[in-house]
Parts: sequence; C-alpha cells; structure tokens
Amino acid sequence: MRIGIVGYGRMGHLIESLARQKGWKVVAIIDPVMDSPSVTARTLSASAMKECDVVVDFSSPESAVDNILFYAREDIPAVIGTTGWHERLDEVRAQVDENRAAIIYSGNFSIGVHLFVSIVRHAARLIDGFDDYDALVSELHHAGKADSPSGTALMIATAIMDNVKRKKHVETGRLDRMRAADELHVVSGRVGSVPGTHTVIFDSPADTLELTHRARSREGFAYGALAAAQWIADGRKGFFTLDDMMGA
Ligand SMILES: NC(=O)C1=CN([C@@H]2O[C@H](COP(=O)(O)OP(=O)(O)OC[C@H]3O[C@@H](n4cnc5c(N)ncnc54)[C@H](OP(=O)(O)O)[C@@H]3O)[C@@H](O)[C@H]2O)C=CC1
Ligand SMILES: O=C(O)C1=N[C@H](C(=O)O)C[C@H](O)C1
Repeated sequence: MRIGIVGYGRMGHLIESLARQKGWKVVAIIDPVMDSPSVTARTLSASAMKECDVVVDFSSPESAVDNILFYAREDIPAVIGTTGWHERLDEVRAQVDENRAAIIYSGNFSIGVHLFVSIVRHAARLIDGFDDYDALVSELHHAGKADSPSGTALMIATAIMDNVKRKKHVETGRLDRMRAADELHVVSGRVGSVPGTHTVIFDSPADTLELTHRARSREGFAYGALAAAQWIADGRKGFFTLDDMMGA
C-alpha cells in the first residue's frame, strides 16, 4: 500500500511509524511546516499526491473541508481523522457522494470508542423510558488540542440525542444561564497530556450512572485509521463512517 500523510503532527508521526511497521510505503507527507526532511510538500497538489493509493488526514479544523473536497475532486481514497468541522458534515457528505469519491470519516477511529458509542446508544434507549434521568457529556484532552468540543463528544451527543426524546438541543458553550431541560450539555476541559477521556453521566434524584472511555495513548486511533485506509482503498465509493466499516 502506498500511503500519503496529510498533517505531520502528533497523529501524523504515529501514522507514519505504524504504516512503515506494516510494510506500507509512505510516498507523501504534506504539512505547512517544512521542518522535517520527511515532509515532501507544504500544500496539497495533484502532483504531490499522484503516487498515493490512499491518504490519511490528521491536519487542522481549518483545512479539513478543503482537503476533503480536494481528495474528492482528485479521486484519492481518504481517511479523515481531522475534527472540528462537524457543522459542515451534511454539505461535505453530499459533495463527496455527488463526486462518487471514497472518503471515510470518524471523530475517533479507535475500536474502543466505536464500542463505547454503541454502549451509550443502548444506555440512552433505556434512559429514554425513565424521565427522572438527566444526561451530560464531558470530555478531557491535552492542552495542545485545537478544537472544542471534541469530535468524539459530538458523536456521543448524537447517540444520546437520537435516542432520548426529551433532549432536543445540544449546548456546547459556556453557560451563563440555567440550562433548559431539553438541552444536552457537552462540556470540555484541556489539561496536560491527556490523550482523550469521554464520560457520559445519567443523573437522577436517587443516583448517578457514569460511563467512561479513557484512551491510554494515541495508538488505538492510529491503528483504527490504518485499518480504515485498507478498507477505503478497496474500491468503495461514497462517504462512509467507522460504523459502515464495522458493520453497525
Ligand atoms: N479521529 C481520530 O481518531 C483522531 C482525531 N484527531 C484529530 O486529528 C487532528 C490532528 O490532531 P493532532 O495530530 O493531535 O494535531 P497536531 O497539531 O499535532 O498536528 C496537526 C498537523 O497538521 C498540520 N496542518 C495544519 N494545516 C494543514 C494543512 N492544510 N495541510 C496539512 N497539514 C496541516 C499542522 O501544522 P501547523 O502546526 O503548522 O498548523 C500540524 O503539524 C485534530 O483535528 C484532532 O482532533 C486526533 C486524534 C485521533
Ligand atoms: O485532538 C485529539 O487529541 C483527539 N481528537 C479526537 C476528537 O476530537 O474527538 C479524538 C481523540 O479524542 C483525540
């Protein structure tokens, strides 16, 4: 497999080393900062990407949408791990489908988080039948994270919103007022080097249920992204998520 890496930061470096361990050829590394001999270009171009069977993009919230539309135009299968562009998801999905391009996106490529979201979905269905229970999503990440709330927290919020009928809006901002009963509050904290911790709280007057996923490192994200690279490079066309790949 000939892989291109877009975004050569914490995730890009890890993707490079795990891809090489798998015997894949890293044919392009694109990052605006040319401070490493590994970086082959500052910006995306058809010539820089011409040898890639697949691209793995962990870049920045600002670049994500333009990058995806570039992969779609150039018909390069791509794994998008970059978060922070959630509000444009429907628009991007429509353009990718229209171009018959091959894109797989997830706010979190770890298998553990895939399982966690399924567990939350199931828990939310149960909680839906018990009006006493309120809900909240919280996430903690390292101090270097650019976007907030995390892409994973938004996926978890969707799993709750889709299943708890009394929740009608997601509120991700700082609250300087009382939260309305039909809002699901998503709270974010940034501290030290935490790779990613997500918690769902279901709270009633009698008790609290807490579900937590705690990543120990970034390896789970990177392994999942490389599995997705293999999957999307296999001739599939359309806009997919990790749920499509995992068959649930
Ligand atoms: N889906 C998942 O499983 C995971 C997703 N992520 C997401 O991946 C993204 C990257 O995370 P992380 O590696 O920690 O971040 P880093 O800041 O460590 O790395 C991002 C790199 O991308 C570069 N970059 C910025 N703009 C572009 C561009 N247009 N083209 C190519 N490269 C660019 C940055 O350069 P510069 O510093 O000069 O701006 C930086 O070197 C984030 O959105 C994060 O939330 C992270 C982990 C797991
Ligand atoms: O920026 C990070 O580090 C992470 N970002 C993703 C997100 O926004 O959910 C996934 C993971 O939690 C790490």
